[in-house]
Amino acid sequence: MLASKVTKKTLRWRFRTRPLAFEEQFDLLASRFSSSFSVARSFRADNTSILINLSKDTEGGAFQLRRQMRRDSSCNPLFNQDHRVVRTSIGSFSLSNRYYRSHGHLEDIKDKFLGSVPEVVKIVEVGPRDGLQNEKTIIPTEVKVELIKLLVSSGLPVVEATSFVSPKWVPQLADGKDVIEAVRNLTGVRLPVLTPNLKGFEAAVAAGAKEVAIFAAASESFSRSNINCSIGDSLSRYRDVALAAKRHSIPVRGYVSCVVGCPIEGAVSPSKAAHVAKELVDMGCFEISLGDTIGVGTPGTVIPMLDAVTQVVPVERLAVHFHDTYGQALSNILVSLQMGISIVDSSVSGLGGCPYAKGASGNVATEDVIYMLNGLGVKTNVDLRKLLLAGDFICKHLGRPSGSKAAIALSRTTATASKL
Ligand SMILES: CC(C)(COP(=O)([O-])OP(=O)([O-])OC[C@H]1O[C@@H](n2cnc3c(N)ncnc32)[C@H](O)[C@@H]1OP(=O)([O-])[O-])[C@@H](O)C(=O)NCCC(=O)NCCSC(=O)C[C@@](C)(O)CC(=O)[O-]
Repeated sequence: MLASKVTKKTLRWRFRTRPLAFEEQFDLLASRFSSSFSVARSFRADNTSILINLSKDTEGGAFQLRRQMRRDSSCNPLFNQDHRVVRTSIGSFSLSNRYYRSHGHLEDIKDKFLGSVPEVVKIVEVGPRDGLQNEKTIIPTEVKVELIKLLVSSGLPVVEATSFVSPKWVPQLADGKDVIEAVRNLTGVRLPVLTPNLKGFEAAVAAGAKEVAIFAAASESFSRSNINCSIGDSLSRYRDVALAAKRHSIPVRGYVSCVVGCPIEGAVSPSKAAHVAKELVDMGCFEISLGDTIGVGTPGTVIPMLDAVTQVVPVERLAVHFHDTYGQALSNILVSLQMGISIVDSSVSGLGGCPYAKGASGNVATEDVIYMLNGLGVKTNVDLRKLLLAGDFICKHLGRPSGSKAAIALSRTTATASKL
């Protein structure tokens, strides 16, 4: 016979429907469980869930308690029972995309408060390139390849795979050829690579790249420190790349770095960003990504910059690329969406930083962007659960915690969920 002991559990209930008042919710839960457990305490977790502490004099320990809880929960239609547990090295967590979708209520008032936020946003994942390029320790090619495969399997439509730049300048991505050869046959995804000149373009095409990206800057000083030439010279180099790409029917994406601020020059005027963006479009880039390379932008500087750029480049061809140095990236993304942008660059686990922009932190974390977009009811086709696995994989390899707040929070939820 098993010895009697008191088992305590914390249970997180997520509401299936719009939340009831906290007191009503607590009363409902207390009545639901009172026949089997003593309800020790409960408290509000957020406006979609409630935490409830239960204790029970058990003979079978936690397992029996868990089964009892599941039985009790299964007959309550108020709560979301679509409970999936994902186990990773940073813990396990339970989530369903359903939890993060907006309720009909938001749909009704979205236009009024959010302006023209698009229904669908394309995420351009830059983790394997922008995210890893700054890592000091060389990451094995097979780890990069596995990361790309995990990202692709999460449903991301574009994963920037690597660069064909000088290995003296960016040693971490010296294996670009091997990476592309290993992933070039992946289907259902575009895998652009960075090419700074014709040499890089030719090497990329020879390795099997089917899309390239060229990268100019809105700041002279940054252009010189990043690619060792003036903005004007870089644009004429890129014209050669764009012409060669046209001959090979290879789409070219264009970046403009330092669209609001430069690590050397400080503030950058919107007209400079607009000028370079227009040059890149005129030479044939199908899409222009506007980079706040050092993450200094706020909605106060991003709005005028976008206003200037959208006057010369159609908004549907613009992407935003925010680093999160000052924690402004999500706000900047939200205002960009409100201004009609529907393409967002981000990096799994917030990896990254430009080796030629000292002090800049990583890109906005893809998990955080997806979490926000799910909350807004904006479609991305990205499965957050699978994305978390990709983030977990690379963080484990790098031996440090995720830079994504959503990923960390979801792994903590796990700590609670795993007690169930
Ligand atoms: C542009 C260069 C090459 C000029 O570098 P350079 O030294 O002026 O070029 P060079 O033509 O004198 O060549 C020097 C050496 O590099 C070689 N080389 C030349 N080109 C290539 C190539 N494509 N692939 C491989 N090797 C190359 C070339 O063959 C030569 O080799 P050596 O004769 O000394 O043995 C160099 O400055 C460079 O590679 N810069 C890349 C810097 C970089 O990748 N920065 C990070 C990406 S940008 C970024 O992160 C911002 C972004 C896009 O994310 C958006 C944002 O956040 O704002």
